[in-house]
Amino acid sequence: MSGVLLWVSCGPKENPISVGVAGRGGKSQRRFGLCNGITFASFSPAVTDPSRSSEERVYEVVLKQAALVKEQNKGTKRSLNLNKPIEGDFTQGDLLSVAYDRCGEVCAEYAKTFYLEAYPIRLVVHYFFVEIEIEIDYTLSIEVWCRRTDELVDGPNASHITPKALDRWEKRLYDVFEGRPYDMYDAALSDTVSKYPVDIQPFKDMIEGMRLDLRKSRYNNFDELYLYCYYVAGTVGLMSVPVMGIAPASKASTESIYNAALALGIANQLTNILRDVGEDARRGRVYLPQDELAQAGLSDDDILIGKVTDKWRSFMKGQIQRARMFFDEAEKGVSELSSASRWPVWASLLLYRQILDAIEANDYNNFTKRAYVGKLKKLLSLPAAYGRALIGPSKNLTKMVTTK
Ligand SMILES: CC(C)=CCC/C(C)=C/CC/C(C)=C/CC/C(C)=C/COP(=O)(O)OP(=O)(O)O
Repeated sequence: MSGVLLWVSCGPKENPISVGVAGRGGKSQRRFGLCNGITFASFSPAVTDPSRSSEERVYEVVLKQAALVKEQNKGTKRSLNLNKPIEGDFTQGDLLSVAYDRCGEVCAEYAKTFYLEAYPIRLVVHYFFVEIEIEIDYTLSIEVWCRRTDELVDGPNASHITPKALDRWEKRLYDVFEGRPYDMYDAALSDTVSKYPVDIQPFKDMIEGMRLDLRKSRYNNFDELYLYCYYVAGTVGLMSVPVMGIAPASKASTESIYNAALALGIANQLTNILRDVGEDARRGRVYLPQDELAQAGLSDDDILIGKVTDKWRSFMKGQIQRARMFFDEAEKGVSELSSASRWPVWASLLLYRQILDAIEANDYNNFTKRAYVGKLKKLLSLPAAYGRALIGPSKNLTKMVTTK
């Protein structure tokens, strides 16, 4: 066996849910055993297995990104060559500083859960705890690219978006990675990806998620849903960590930290899905695993009717438990991040996780009630997040399953 598995799979005893996996060693076979209602999986290498699960396929991206980070740590750096001029009268230094400022403005425009809490905290951290001068926040260029990508299928022009437009967006992405930005925001991203060991794959995969959203409105099982969640949110975790950085004192393997980042993206997206069930159904979309709905005696019609029944409550309990397991997995990696990144990440994790509590507090009515975390709770989470952020990398490696 090449690696004990990370975690995975859960569900209330009466409605166990197989969540899936992430293991080491790429092609692998899974063995499941049930223990107290929680399924644990372990891996063993397989010769060739064409029908690999989504988790196994996604884990290959994790390994690829981790390998790139290790390579860059050895000193192989890319350099930015803005070989296509951008409109305006700027030197390259000015241009980048203006570009990052604009990225900050765009993120402020979108400001909801993540920006609102994370960005001011980052500023506070920079001002009072790390440095007096505000550093450029390089993750902003990534966030803006993700927002723009999402806007293609979710924004005001979404009805005109075709797979061809996404192909053009992908071509542009290659240009950005090769130092040929089309505009300011691209220039900031070109700069970021030239400075940090960010792999293009998660970006391509996010575009793939948008393609999927155009053609698919139902998910047969959790394996399909997991892949979607990776595409649209897990990718963000993989894009961010190379920029946020890992604490120099961390003894955890790079792979395990990227895995935790992936888990946070998945947890956030699952939470989003559970919060927006009614809203999505009214747009003709059901992002819940159809086989699990059927097992619970539920169908799309029940969701459209939108009546909270005991069947629905029990089904939702299982879904919430699974999302929490992904948050648990993510938590193991936060302390391994660089000190300046830990607070915002803890803050967003604790805040987003509370949306699950809010769904419970709404008696699982996610058809007509939007679960949200009130301002006071949000405020109280900040010192809690700060307290956790003070704890740096664990000396005890048993907490992280994989080792360097
Ligand atoms: C845990 C470790 C090691 C690192 C952290 C790595 C990161 C930053 C992971 C987070 C990934 C992330 C932010 C994914 C996006 C998920 C998501 C569902 C975003 C939805 O954003 P909005 O649409 O603005 O949400 P609201 O509608 O709730 O405001």
